[in-house]
Amino acid sequence: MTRTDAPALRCAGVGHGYPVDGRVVRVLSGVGLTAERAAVTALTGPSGSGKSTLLRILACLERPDEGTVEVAGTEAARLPARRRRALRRAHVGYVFQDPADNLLDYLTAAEHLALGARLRGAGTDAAGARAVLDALGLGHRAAHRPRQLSGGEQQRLALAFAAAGDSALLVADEPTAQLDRSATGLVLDALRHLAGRGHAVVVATHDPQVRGVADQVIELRDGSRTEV
Ligand SMILES: Nc1ncnc2c1ncn2[C@@H]1O[C@H](COP(=O)(O)OP(=O)(O)OP(=O)(O)O)[C@@H](O)[C@H]1O
Repeated sequence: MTRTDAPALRCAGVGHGYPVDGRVVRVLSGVGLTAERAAVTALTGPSGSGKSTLLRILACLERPDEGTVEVAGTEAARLPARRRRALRRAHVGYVFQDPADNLLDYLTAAEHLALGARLRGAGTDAAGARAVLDALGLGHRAAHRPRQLSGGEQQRLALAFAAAGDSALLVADEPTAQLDRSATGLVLDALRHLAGRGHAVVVATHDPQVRGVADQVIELRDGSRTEV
């Protein structure tokens, strides 16, 4: 059962490995964290430390070999694939690094938000969607399709799409990696705005600018948490 008083995300003892040349290479070990609604969590660490693997597990895109992952109060790691997918659709929005991977060519910005809400089973709230686009500096882009937007605008729309329908958890994997400093600043404003609306925002990043807006910084080294 999904509990609304539970943290948006809590994981404990998460371990994971990948098969390589007939043996399993362990890439995560004993990772635990909590991400509350209305807070930004930055996940940092050197290349290969396991950030993307952990994000996919937290977003219920991948099942961990060990440990628990609780999303909005529901244990996800051992759910059958179909129920895990339903949990993800109801509560999790995911933003990839490459703007081109996050949006649908044939939908306008406003249509993305309507689709996002529908996929989550929420009612269409055109005024609310409009307010989010305005707050993210995309009000004048409501009728535009992704190819008419800059990379930074696409990432802000991707965040709004991922948040549509009031997802508990917004997960973004290096969302500013392909952006310049000023576009990055606007994406960070968007992350803070969405956290302010009550989403738990979890971002993997190498970017010190992103760390600067985080309420909590979690560092991975060789697949385990280190103190920062
Ligand atoms: N599907 C896979 N099969 C085998 N090994 C994998 C797979 N996905 C990731 N790995 C390995 O797991 C380790 C962690 O990778 P991951 O992408 O999670 O790290 P990361 O911290 O996100 O790195 P980066 O900052 O470079 O994106 C790496 O050694 C990577 O090569």
